[in-house]
Amino acid sequence: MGTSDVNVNSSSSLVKDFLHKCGGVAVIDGGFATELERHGADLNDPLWSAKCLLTDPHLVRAVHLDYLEAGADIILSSSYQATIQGFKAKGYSIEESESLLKRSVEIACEARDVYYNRCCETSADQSTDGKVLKQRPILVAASVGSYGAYLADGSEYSGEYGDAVDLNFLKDFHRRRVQLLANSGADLIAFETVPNKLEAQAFVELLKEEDIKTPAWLSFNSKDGVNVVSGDSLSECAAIGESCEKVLAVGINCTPPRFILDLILSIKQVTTKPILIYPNSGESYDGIRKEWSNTGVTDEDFVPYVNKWCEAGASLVGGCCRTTPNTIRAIHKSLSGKRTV
Ligand code: MET
Ligand SMILES: [Zn+2]
Repeated sequence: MGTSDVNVNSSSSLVKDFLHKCGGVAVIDGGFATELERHGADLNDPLWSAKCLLTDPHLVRAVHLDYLEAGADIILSSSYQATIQGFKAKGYSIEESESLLKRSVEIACEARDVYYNRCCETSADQSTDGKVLKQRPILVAASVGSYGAYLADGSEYSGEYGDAVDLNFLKDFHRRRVQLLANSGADLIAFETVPNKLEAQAFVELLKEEDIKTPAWLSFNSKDGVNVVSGDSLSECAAIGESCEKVLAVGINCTPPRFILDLILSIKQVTTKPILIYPNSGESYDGIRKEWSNTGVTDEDFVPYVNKWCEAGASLVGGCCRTTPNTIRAIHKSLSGKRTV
């Protein structure tokens, strides 16, 4: 063990310890960008949710707070599609871009502070309008979306980046952002909607190369319930997470609920780390038209399956695009009997 491993070891049990304090299962927040949109934000922009960092940081904080009050134990920052390259394309300087990235985590931390104050101000016998106002451990995760998310052309749902994009390209693309977010005050880094094996490899190599002290999770998306969206093997992708001591949990997000059970069973074959799942509502996203089709069958009401997913091995559960604080409230409620605290 080198000296650089000391801090990692002290944070290597962060998620397991947290789960223990949460009574075995933790609730992740729900769709963030789509919730901003439900509040009227226009995110038809290459920056998507990160546009709100510029135009409406109060709404960003309010949505975080809504998720905490709905019972989320982990909230993800608004940095999913925030990149230095993306801000630069809008005319922001490197310094401005870097401070916007950090700001996304600060806003999430501010929401947590406001939440804790509200918990203190509310006595047990006060009516809380169905809000969960309970002093409890809460983690802030810095969201890192894929290169495809930055491209804003829907390729985070195909994982097809073309031959010119290799491992070094992806590492260099993400390097500075990951360094910054790791030092932003976040408790962990959430690599999410990872569409292929190459990018998973890039993330774990970056964690090592840059000696990142903040632990991470690695979350893939699937559109067939078998492989990740690029067609790469989910087992191989999850095994990449398993091989890295800085990755504390592995799982699936932004994937239709009907695929989740099989995906959990497949991940379980290759990891002993906690498994996280936060499905979308089951609607499909048209990356070119930049809209969700709410036609056809949706799985919006997936909450009844949450306990089954936990029985199958998931221990961190939430929602992704088009799920709302109501979804998270229902997940919180359905898990309350299951938790041991
Ligand atoms: C396309 S998946 C988006 C994930 C991000 N955490 C969000 O909810 O906005
Ligand atoms: Zn999503």
